[in-house]
Formats: sequence, C-alpha cells, structure tokens
Amino acid sequence: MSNFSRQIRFTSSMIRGLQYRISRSFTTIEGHRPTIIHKQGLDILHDPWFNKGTAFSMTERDRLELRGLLPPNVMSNEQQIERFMADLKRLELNARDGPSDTNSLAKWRILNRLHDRNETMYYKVLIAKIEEYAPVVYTPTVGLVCQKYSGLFRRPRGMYFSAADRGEMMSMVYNWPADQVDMIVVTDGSRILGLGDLGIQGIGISIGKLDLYVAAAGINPQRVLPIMIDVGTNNEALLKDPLYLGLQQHRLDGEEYIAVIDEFMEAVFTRWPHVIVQFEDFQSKWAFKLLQRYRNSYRMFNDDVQGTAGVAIAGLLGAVRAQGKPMIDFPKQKIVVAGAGSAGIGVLNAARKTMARMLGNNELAFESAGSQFWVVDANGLITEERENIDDDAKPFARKTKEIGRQGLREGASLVEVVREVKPDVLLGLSAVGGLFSKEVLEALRGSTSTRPAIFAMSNPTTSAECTPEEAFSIVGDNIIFASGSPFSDVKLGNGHIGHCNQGNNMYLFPGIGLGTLLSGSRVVSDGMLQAAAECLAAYMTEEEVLKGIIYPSISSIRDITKQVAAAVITEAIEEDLAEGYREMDVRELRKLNKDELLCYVENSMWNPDYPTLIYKKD
Ligand SMILES: NC(=O)C1=CN([C@@H]2O[C@H](COP(=O)(O)OP(=O)(O)OC[C@H]3O[C@@H](n4cnc5c(N)ncnc54)[C@H](O)[C@@H]3O)[C@@H](O)[C@H]2O)C=CC1
Ligand SMILES: CC(=O)C(=O)O
Ligand SMILES: [Mg+2]
Repeated sequence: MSNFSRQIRFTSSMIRGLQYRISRSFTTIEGHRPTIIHKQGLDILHDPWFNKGTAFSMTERDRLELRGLLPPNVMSNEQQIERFMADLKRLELNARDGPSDTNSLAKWRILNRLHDRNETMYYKVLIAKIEEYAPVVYTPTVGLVCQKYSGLFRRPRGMYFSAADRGEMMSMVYNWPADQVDMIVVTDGSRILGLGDLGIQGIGISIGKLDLYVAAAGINPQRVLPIMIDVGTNNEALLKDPLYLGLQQHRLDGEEYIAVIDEFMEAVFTRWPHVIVQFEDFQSKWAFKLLQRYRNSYRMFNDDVQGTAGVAIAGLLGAVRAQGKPMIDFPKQKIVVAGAGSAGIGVLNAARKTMARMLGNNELAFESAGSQFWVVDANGLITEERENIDDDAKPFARKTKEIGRQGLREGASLVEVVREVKPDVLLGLSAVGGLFSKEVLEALRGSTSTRPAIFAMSNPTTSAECTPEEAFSIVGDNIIFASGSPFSDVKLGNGHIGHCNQGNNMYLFPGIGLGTLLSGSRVVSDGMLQAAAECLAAYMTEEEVLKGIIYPSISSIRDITKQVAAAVITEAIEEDLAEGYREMDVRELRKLNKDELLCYVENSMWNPDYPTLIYKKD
C-alpha cells in the first residue's frame, strides 16, 4: 500500500470516527430539534428528504396542509416497515405461486412508477398501447391492485376524506394543489368491482377510471382528482389487519353516512363549482339513493347505474341487429338478468324505457315492456311473492299467476328460469364467477333465438359469469358473447373466430364526462345518457354486428369517446341545458354543425405532448 493510500485510509477512518462521535453527542438533541422546511402539502410528500408517508401525525398533517392527502390511519415507523416487508414477501410468494398475477401486478408497478416520474410519458404509453395496458390500469388488474393496496401503497394519489374529517372538509379541499379540477371519480369502497367491500383500498378504482378519462377522453391529467370517502369498512379481515390504511371501524350508516357525503359534495362544489363528480362502486343500497339525492342539484352521475345501463343497451341493440333483425324488434326480446344490484337494476330500467319508447312511449307500452324481463338474484327468481323486496327491484317482480303458467315460481333457480323462458338474452351482473354453469348454458341451447346472446358482465375476470370458451363450446358457434373484463377471441375451428366483445362502461363514461364538461350542462340528464347509448349502438357497422362484433375495439376508444361526447353536447343543447365552456359560449356552440362539433371536441382533448418550459421568478 502506498503512503498516499495509507494516508487516505487513515484520513477516512478518522473522519468516520469523528462523525460517529459527533452523531453520538448530538443524537438526543438532533432527535428533538425540528427541521425547518419551506414546503407544504403534496410538495412534502413528493420530497424523499422530508416525506414520512403514512407516519405523519394528525397534528403534523394539519400544520403542513397534508390533511386529506394521506389515508387516515396514522402508522408507526415499525408498522410502515412491516407493511413494506409484507409486500416484498408477497411478491416472492406470487413469483412462485401465481405467475399470471405476478406479471400483471409487476406491470402495474412499473407503469405506476412511470406515472410518478413523468406523467406525460405515462399517458403517451397508455394511449399508444391502450389495448395492452387498459387491462393493467383498469379491469381486471385494478381489482387485484385494490385487494393488495395496503402493500402497494407508496406515494398517495388523490384525496382521502374520512368520517373523522367531519366539519373539516371545506378547508381540507384546499389542500389539493390544482385550482381547476374537471373530473372527480369518488368511491366509498363498499363494492369494488365484484370483489365486495375493500374499504379505503378501493381508491385504486377511482385512479383507474380517471386514467381512462385522460387516455380516452383527453381530460387534462392535472385536472382530475381521484377521491376516497372512508366511512369505515364492514370487511372483517381488513378491520382485524393492523396494517390496514383506513379507519378501523364499521361503516357509518343512515343519517350519519349521508351527512358525510353531503359535506363532501358541498366542499368539492364550493372549491370547483364546474367539476363533474362520477360516483363509482358504491354498494347498491346507497348508489340509487345518492343518485336521486344529488342528480338535480349537482353535476354528477353514477357510472355503475347509468354508464353500465347505456353500454348494455347498446350491446342489446347490437345483439338484435346481429340476428338480422331491425332494432325496432328489441321489445320482442326475452331477457333473463342475473343480478339485481346497482348495475342490474340500472340496466333493467334503461332497457324497459328503451322498449317502451319503441312501442309508443305511453303507459301501456311501459307496462307491456316490463313483461320481457325475468330477474334472478341470490334468492332466485324475483316475483311479487318475494318478502322484503327492494323498492328498486319491485317493478320487475313477476306476477305469480303468469309465472305459474310458465312452470315457474318465486325463487326458481337460474337454470329453471332459462329452461322455461328460453330467452334471447342471458345477462349477468351478479358478481358470481361461473354462475352461468354448464347446466345453465345447456339450458340456453333451447333459446328461441336464432342467435342467443350471453353478457357475462361482472368484473374482474374471476367474477365473470362464464368464459367465452364455455359459452361458444356449450351453446354453439352462432352466439353473441360479451364480457365485462377482456378475454381473447375463441378459435372455433375451420378458421372461424368466436368474437369476445368487451361490454364495459368504459365505452361510455369518458364520453359522458367530456360531453358534460364541454356542454357546460349543470346536470347530467336522462336524455344526455340516452344520446350516449344510442351513439355507441350506432357506432358499429352492419357488417361488424353480423359477424358478432357488437362493441368497438378498445384501440378506437378515443374516437368513440369523441363521438359520444359530441352526442351528449348535442342533446344538452337540445334540452336547453348547455351553458358553454370557457370561450365557447352556448351561442357559439349552437352554431356548430356536426363535423364542426366533432372537431371542437377533438381540439379540446388533451394530448400527451411535452410543453416548452420557461423559468420565471415568483
Ligand atoms: N361490465 C360493466 O361495465 C360493469 C360490471 N359491473 C359488475 O356487476 C357486478 C355487480 O355489481 P352491482 O350490481 O353493483 O353489485 P351488487 O352487489 O349490488 O349486486 C349483485 C346482485 O347479484 C345478485 N346475486 C348474488 N348471487 C347471485 C346468484 N347466485 N344468482 C343470481 N344473482 C345473484 C345479488 O342478489 C345482487 O342482486 C360486479 O361484478 C361489477 O363488477 C358493474 C358495473 C359495470
Ligand atoms: C366496470 C365497473 O364499473 C364495475 O365493474 O364496477
Ligand atoms: Mg364500477
């Protein structure tokens, strides 16, 4: 060893010793000495020097304007490390036992890190490769992400309002850094996809839906806001998990629950009067009540009730055309629906109204349309004999005499109903994976339709009522098939393909939101929703539907969203609801012809291009 290197070694070991002595003598003092920072809010959370993540105490959160920017459960340092290690170990386990899950979660992590680093590039990738990555940022992977959210949580995205924030929301809402917010997707985590109550972890679904708002509708990513309202959870496993990030209490109910949601609505509309709020994955019990409560006074809609209904109507009309019949034959279709929750009832109401309109739009037409539906829930066929029947399901309860003649009864099983009714359409929104069993699909072979349609709409993939392979192989090559989550097409032999459509509200909600925004309508009316559904139905050509293709490919989602938005704006103008947006006031909007309107919508969509940045001192 040379003198020089010996000298270096000596010097560095001396420095280390000195550092050690200094740090020892200052440990206690430094540990208590506050650090002065010149940042607040999200800037702190994005700074690795100062960020403590979930360990920020409640007083610090108030002092540093962090309230609402983190999940409400304050974690100790030990718990943070435990959560991190549990996630790390889970990854090792997954790598051994669940290769497909590991891949999708690993892809989600990589994309999420890109989102944290460079938002423009993230959306560039998502838009360019939407077919490949929609199943990662949206269903099915988003379901897995929500289930594992406590482990995956690194950097918060969006806002959290909890039952413990009552009285504070009006000020908390100002902790969000953006002065303009166009779109909020809010959930209370009570029914995430078909996965049940996931509590605070449900924020993943708000994030995933807003990713589609940016990618499909071109909403500026700086103006979207995912929100979780944590009113507790009834998921016992989460309540027992000390590392769960949400409030560890049972869900609020009744007036207490409504008071929290009311306060939240007032707060966000006070700060951003022009925002649109999409309610997502609220359990049925509240989905309908909140929709009725707010829809006439706020710019809001419920995606599961209203978006799903429109997508189902478009698909049902496509299925009629695929039989070589005109759409006007829709009121003759016999439809069995499995699932009478927010999605199922939403579809039933919209389908009945659509049939009634085709039959003359009077009371008699409405009554007659009602007899085209048979609804089966967890307790079997719903009839007027059902005890404690939900108000929302009551209009679809079958008359005892009538079903007696059909050889059915209250509570008849799905297979019995399919066997006796011989429906044209079997539609599942039950959240029960495999519900369309071999027996049910065999019974559907007796359908009186030349081309029976199967909609296995529950999400994620594990909740789908059946797979396309099962449907084509059991019912026959000629069927129409759609599923909520993506599946591959099926090879039928002889070079024929069984087309697997994705029947998902993603084809409508981005256009409904964008159309509402650009029209400046103060509410989202039934007419605007109907226009969106009709636009989607008309998007498919005769040639496509005859091939069994009833929904567009996701690769054209930006185009279909543009068309839907234009249809929504046109209807808002027609109903005199439009007030215009920014420099395009309603008078200017009215002057646009169809092509000009499409052009206006397209030009209003954000594109992931890097802007030129210029530094300017404050
Ligand atoms: N494809 C799409 O665009 C959409 C799909 N969905 C999916 O729909 C599913 C249901 O959502 P919600 O209606 O909000 O849920 P929900 O929990 O309110 O309703 C589920 C319904 O299914 C019924 N059900 C349970 N077991 C059954 C069985 N064995 N047979 C028949 N019915 C049964 C229940 O009684 C209830 O009526 C979820 O999986 C969700 O992911 C929801 C919205 C959009
Ligand atoms: C797609 C959707 O909104 C759901 O499954 O809940
Ligand atoms: Mg949903």
